[in-house]
Amino acid sequence: MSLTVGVLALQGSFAEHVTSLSGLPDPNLAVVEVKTPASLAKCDGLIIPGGESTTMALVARRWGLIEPLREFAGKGRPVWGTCAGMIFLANAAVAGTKEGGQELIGGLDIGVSRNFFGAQINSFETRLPAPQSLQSVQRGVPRDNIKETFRAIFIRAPAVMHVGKDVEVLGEYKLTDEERAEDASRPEKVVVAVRQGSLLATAFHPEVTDDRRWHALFVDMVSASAAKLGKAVESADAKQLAETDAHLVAPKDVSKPLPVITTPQSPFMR
Ligand SMILES: NC(=O)CC[C@H](N)C(=O)O
Repeated sequence: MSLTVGVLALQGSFAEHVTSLSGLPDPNLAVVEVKTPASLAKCDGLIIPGGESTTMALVARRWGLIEPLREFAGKGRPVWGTCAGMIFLANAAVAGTKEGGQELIGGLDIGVSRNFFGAQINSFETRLPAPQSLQSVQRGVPRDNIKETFRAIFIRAPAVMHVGKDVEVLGEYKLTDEERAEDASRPEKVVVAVRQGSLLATAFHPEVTDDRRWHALFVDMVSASAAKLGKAVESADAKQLAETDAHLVAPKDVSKPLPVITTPQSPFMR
């Protein structure tokens, strides 16, 4: 069965996800950039990339995508949020929220601390134990030679501070003594990857590594849900519509300019 996986292409590291998905050895997978409700409706699953969650929410509101995104996830179509995408999917941002709050899609029963791991300069890389579901992923995906762990790259990353009872924890990060010494109230460990039914979220960025297992795991979730819910549309139709999307520019609304971003520039803040 052909599948269409969309990548929300409003802001952030969407191009890297498109490249990762396109690298999966699956001839029946169509990958599309999503900027409008019309092209979202053609997708069987969606990735919300990393970037800056408050900006992403503002742009999504401007494109009329907030409600369609909630409906899409609410129907049980799989959604995977990485980093800012994880924040966007959370039911609550419990720390580090913008003054006046920020709009979330919600649905995932977690509370996140938005910038738990600090600023851009505190970005880091580590290896974490691979959950069983990642180790058993098939699809002949490229990965590095260590199966039991995976490369986890944290860029201005959030952490999950609370998980609801239906949330499966897929990854945890144990804080170093040094990290804990900075602030005595810091926990020994935090959750950095979760799954709740058709929703997947990771605080790190698999799309900037060449290990494709997280993408393969997500495509497996999309495949299972399309078998249950039916396919959204023929992949060729979705691809055609998304090609139109890819060339759209954000609607102008001079009365509400986008905020100036004051955090340091990075490839994830285009
Ligand atoms: N790399 C990222 O996606 C960073 C997310 C950022 N902490 C936010 O609030 O959106």
